Amino acid sequence: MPDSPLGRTLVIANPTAHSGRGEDGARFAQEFLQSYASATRGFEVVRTQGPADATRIARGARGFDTILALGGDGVIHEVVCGLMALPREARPQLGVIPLGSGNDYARTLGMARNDVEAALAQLVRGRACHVEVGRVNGTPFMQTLSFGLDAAIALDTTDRRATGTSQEGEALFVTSALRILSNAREGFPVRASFDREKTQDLSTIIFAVQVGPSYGGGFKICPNADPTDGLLDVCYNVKLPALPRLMALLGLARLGRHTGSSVVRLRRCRSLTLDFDREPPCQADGEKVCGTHFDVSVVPDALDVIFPS
Ligand SMILES: Nc1ncnc2c1ncn2[C@@H]1O[C@H](COP(=O)(O)OP(=O)(O)OP(=O)(O)O)[C@@H](O)[C@H]1O
Repeated sequence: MPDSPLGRTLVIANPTAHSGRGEDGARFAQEFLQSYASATRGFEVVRTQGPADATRIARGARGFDTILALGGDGVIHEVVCGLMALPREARPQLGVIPLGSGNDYARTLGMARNDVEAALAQLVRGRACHVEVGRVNGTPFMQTLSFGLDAAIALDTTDRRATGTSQEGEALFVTSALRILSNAREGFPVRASFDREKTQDLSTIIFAVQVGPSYGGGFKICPNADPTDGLLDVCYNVKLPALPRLMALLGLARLGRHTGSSVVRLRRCRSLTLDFDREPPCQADGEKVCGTHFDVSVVPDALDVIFPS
């Protein structure tokens, strides 16, 4: 793309993202790219019609140089799933125009959040880096996969958003966390094997596998996770703390200060196998995942993603 920063560009926009603000965002992106003709070598803006549409559109995006995903982490996840269905050499580079309530992938990349104009300016001047993508039982995730109470919290925030709560981001996460944690009685027994090492018996209340540092709208569960290092960062509990300690840990995790606690362990891995006694709550980028057996792995250098320069 020597003559334009983004080349032939497809914007995949979720008009319903961020309580309907996605539509205004899509219009703004259209006007911005029209006015800034040298930013692209021609562009299209396509609006999604419903769940999974972004995956279908991205899978058909061979021949574009750049895909810009406009919306929250849900639509970015769907675009990543579509791109990962293409051969590596046919995958357009990915840029994100974050418009959502959590925006954890935007936090990882350092993109402006809920400010379409600022994000577009960053994308035009940005630089693409190779980033990894995680896979769970074959399904890609670009930011987070978790099991147990933290997954239950994430899924509760999704349900509450769908039923019209006015809360967003951290406030939404904390309210769900209080609700789920105060009803928590026990962990989820699991046999875990990292990188084919000896199996460990754990009882998980927290088990997060991260490409980038945060989940839940900014909780830095793996504060040093680097999406370009070809490794997954994992945070899990090795003890079952009483409720007050659990609440304190959650507070510390907002700032990534839980890492010194004797209750948790952090490590990096390339692969991970988990076998649960009973089906745990599980989410990948906020989407529910079902099952008791999970094969998790990293695909290093899976995508070229634009970072602000
Ligand atoms: N046109 C549409 N109508 C209804 N739902 C859609 C449409 N397009 C996409 N979706 C679904 O909306 C879900 C949520 O979208 P998205 O993540 O973009 O916004 P959000 O929920 O506001 O943000 P966040 O995930 O940060 O809270 C996606 O998982 C997708 O399946």
